[in-house]
Amino acid sequence: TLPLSSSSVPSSRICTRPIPINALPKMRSYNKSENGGHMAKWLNAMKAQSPPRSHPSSDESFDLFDAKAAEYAAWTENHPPILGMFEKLMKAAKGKQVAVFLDYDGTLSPIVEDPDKAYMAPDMRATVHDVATYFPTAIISGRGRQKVFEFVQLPELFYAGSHGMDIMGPADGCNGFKATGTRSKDKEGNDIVVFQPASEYLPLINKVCKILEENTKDIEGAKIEHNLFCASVHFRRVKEENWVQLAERVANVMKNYPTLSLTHGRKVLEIRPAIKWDKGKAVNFLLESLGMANSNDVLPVYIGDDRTDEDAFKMVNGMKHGCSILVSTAPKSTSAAYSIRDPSEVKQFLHQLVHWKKSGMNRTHSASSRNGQMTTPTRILKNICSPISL
Ligand SMILES: O=P(O)(O)OC[C@H]1O[C@H](O[C@H]2O[C@H](CO)[C@@H](O)[C@H](O)[C@H]2O)[C@H](O)[C@@H](O)[C@@H]1O
Repeated sequence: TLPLSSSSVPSSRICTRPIPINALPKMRSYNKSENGGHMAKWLNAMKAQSPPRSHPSSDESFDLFDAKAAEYAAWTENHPPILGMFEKLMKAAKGKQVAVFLDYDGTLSPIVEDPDKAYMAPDMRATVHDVATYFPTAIISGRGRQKVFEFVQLPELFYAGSHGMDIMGPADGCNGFKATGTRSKDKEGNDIVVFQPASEYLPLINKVCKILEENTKDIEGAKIEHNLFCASVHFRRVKEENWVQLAERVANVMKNYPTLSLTHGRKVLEIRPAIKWDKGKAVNFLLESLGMANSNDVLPVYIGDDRTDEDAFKMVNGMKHGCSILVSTAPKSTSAAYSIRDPSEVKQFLHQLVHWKKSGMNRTHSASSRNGQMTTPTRILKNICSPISL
């Protein structure tokens, strides 16, 4: 990771008032006896991933607010806010090719109740478009790739849907990095290349989605989302008293499918092929495909908010230069080196990145650039599996 220190935590974020012990956030904790070891672990972890927002309206809740702020400030000692460290980051990035990897939900769009309505704001879209004008840029999401594309609507990006199991790049490249290989066409008729390491799992995921829908249809608020090579079971709109019931139904189905595995995210259980492939591997694959994996002159930036982003944080941390950033307003256990609070701060960070590149401050004598954009040889995005139709 970058040689950055944590000395620049903004003092405005540091709370000095004492914390009343009983003001610390309380969340219902599920225990082993009520629902078995695994399930208790999932449910507690899902809750911790998406803690309730605080709305201070009385003295007590102001204390709670302060307690949370203090906890957060202490946490940022180990995961400094990247916005306060931008200059140091840019110093480290000078003369290097920055590649930008972005998660979607909770990073580029705020978390909302209905997953089908997690729209991207137009100004965020414009910002990501600017980023892709200056840096190779990819969106890495747990969602189906086509769904993410419908939200983002920027054909110039690389997309990795289904937790990285469905990678797509524009055939004519992104920011001078050309992606060639076996081609396909997206719904708009654009030429693309696709890499799908879990394509053989599609019939199984189709089947499991149908069974889950059938088995959970009586649980109010439960939603099964088909994410092509993965599936999500949403808990967000299910009453908490029904969480155990929903988790049990999922566990009952899953025990018949040992080739699938289960992970948890923000009020969601995610079902995916039990193969050694994750968002970290997808980032590595993209960097390799673009000829950027082993270079000392590459600096990947990865921003994400969820458990599945941890694999990508680790991957980026393992590179010579790398910048892993967790989006969170609450302290979380993470491998990310840095923190950022929410999508609006993500937008601010991306703006700063674009401004830095546009202003030419990134240049060293050896970096070749034309109109602020790196000129690079054509790179090859290897295509191993045959694409399925989009
Ligand atoms: O990798 P990501 O792009 O972060 O995808 C992870 C999951 O994101 C979506 O669910 C989350 O966002 C929803 C909309 O804000 C929210 O309602 C839900 O509670 C969150 O878990 C997506 O719907 C899932 O399929 C993804 O697995």
